[in-house]
Amino acid sequence: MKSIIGKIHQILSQPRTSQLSLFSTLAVIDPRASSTSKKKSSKHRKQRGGHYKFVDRAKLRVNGGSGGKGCISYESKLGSFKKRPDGGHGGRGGNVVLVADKAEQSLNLQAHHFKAEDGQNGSSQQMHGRNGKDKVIRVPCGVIVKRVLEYNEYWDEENQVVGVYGEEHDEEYSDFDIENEYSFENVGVGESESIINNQSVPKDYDEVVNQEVKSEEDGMYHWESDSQAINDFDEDENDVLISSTDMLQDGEREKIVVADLDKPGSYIVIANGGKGGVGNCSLAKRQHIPELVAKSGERAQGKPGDIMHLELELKLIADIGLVGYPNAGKSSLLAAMSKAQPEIAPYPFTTLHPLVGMLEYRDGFRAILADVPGIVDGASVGRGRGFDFLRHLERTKALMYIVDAAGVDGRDPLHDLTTLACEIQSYGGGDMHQRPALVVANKLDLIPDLDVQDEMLLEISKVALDCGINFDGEVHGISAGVTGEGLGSLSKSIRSIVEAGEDLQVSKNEEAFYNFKF
Ligand SMILES: Nc1nc2c(ncn2[C@@H]2O[C@H](COP(=O)(O)OP(=O)(O)OP(=O)(O)O)[C@@H](O)[C@H]2O)c(=O)[nH]1
Ligand SMILES: [Mg+2]
Repeated sequence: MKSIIGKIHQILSQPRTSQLSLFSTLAVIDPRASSTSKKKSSKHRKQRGGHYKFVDRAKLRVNGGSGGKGCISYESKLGSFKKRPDGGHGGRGGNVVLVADKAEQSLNLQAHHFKAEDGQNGSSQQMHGRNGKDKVIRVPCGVIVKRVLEYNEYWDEENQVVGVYGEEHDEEYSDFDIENEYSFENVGVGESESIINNQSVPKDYDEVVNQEVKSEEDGMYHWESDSQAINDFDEDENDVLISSTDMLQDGEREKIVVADLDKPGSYIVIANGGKGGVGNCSLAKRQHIPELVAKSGERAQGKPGDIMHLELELKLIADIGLVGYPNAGKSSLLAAMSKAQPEIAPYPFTTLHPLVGMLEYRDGFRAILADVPGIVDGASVGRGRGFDFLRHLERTKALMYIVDAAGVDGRDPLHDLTTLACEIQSYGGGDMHQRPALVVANKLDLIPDLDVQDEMLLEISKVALDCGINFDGEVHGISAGVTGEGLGSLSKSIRSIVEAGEDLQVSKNEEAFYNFKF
């Protein structure tokens, strides 16, 4: 497990963050949230009813299943002078697996403790116990998985492994040759390598990848925030393996990013099941070696599965993130271009939770827009819940800066654009300010004079270039909420920018694939 964690860490470029102290919630409107399976459709029937709980962070504890006991037994053939050992091995405990499922939209998981099935005990006549079933936890795409280290654990930066203070890694079973066909190959580095690399997906999880996603009737769902959805750890009294002193207190423990489940079907075996105990049938030809016979009782014990605390953080994945001051018309634009129906009102901060809407083109091409609540001065240092909102722009391929060109309520579009660009630049979410962008001037219907309109667009373009916004120099003048002017040309630009982003992504992935080696 240690080496697995290390290798996962090596290939993930996500920065380590420790800003997960509060649980925030958000709402999403996402027409992708449908599935054809019977199981899902009943869930979605309920969702059509309206408001749904949506959570973008969760804490959980995962526990791999324990290995079954190996059996110590001897043949009882009548007349046999020397009884041969025939105890079967215990089955391996199931693993806990996190899978990104595009039909899932929220992190309000059903539980906060997940345990895989234990392996069955071995029995006489060389009957090996059955392996425990894996526990599969389905999460939305875009979930970052962080492991919260226990007090006695540390992150070994050099070797990229999680170590335990005062504990040497002992080579279990190394002095114990297991005969027969039994092996522990289901647990270990081999399988996890393929998981980390996302190059091969076991059959069990294929259904997630192949799930067909169709647009729902009205093209959207709406969840409501739910602060109750997060519970503390260790509420389950049966969990004896974690003592109360192990209760997680935010900010006190180190967290390491172990996976970024950003694509449908990507998964990680987060907690391995314990190895099954060794039955004494493995001594069949070696029962004359007293040390091995003496050890067989000890070896027959199944090993406990991995236990760990995790924090999951969902970051929206959209093609284009809308960046604008409150009241600029972001939600009006989303409503005009997609089937989403966000709230629109003439007061600031109408939108308090990020929303996602899909633009569908005639040939089936789709682009996903994320309407993030209004950004204000100081958002990049957390003002006005700035971190919460900006975080959802991190995963977008491109940004769309949108300003109120008419300056309703005394706003100045040039000042607004400058501030927005500065906030995006100052935010520590990677290369956001270098991302391809579109610049949009809304509410042109309030500027009847065409010359004044042109002049304003020119000014905005100059300011945008001065601010280092990565766009082609063209400012899209639109009227999202009234006449719909300019939306046709804007949708074409959205498509080209998304397509260009996809090409870039493909070439990056290929590069990563070829460079990747363990
Ligand atoms: N005249 C005119 N008004 C518009 C236009 N677009 C939006 N509005 C109005 O501007 C106000 C704010 O629109 P919203 O779409 O709610 O703005 P927002 O950027 O989502 O605002 P927040 O959610 O508060 O961040 C509403 O009263 C809209 O009707 C437009 O093209 N022309
Ligand atoms: Mg809004």
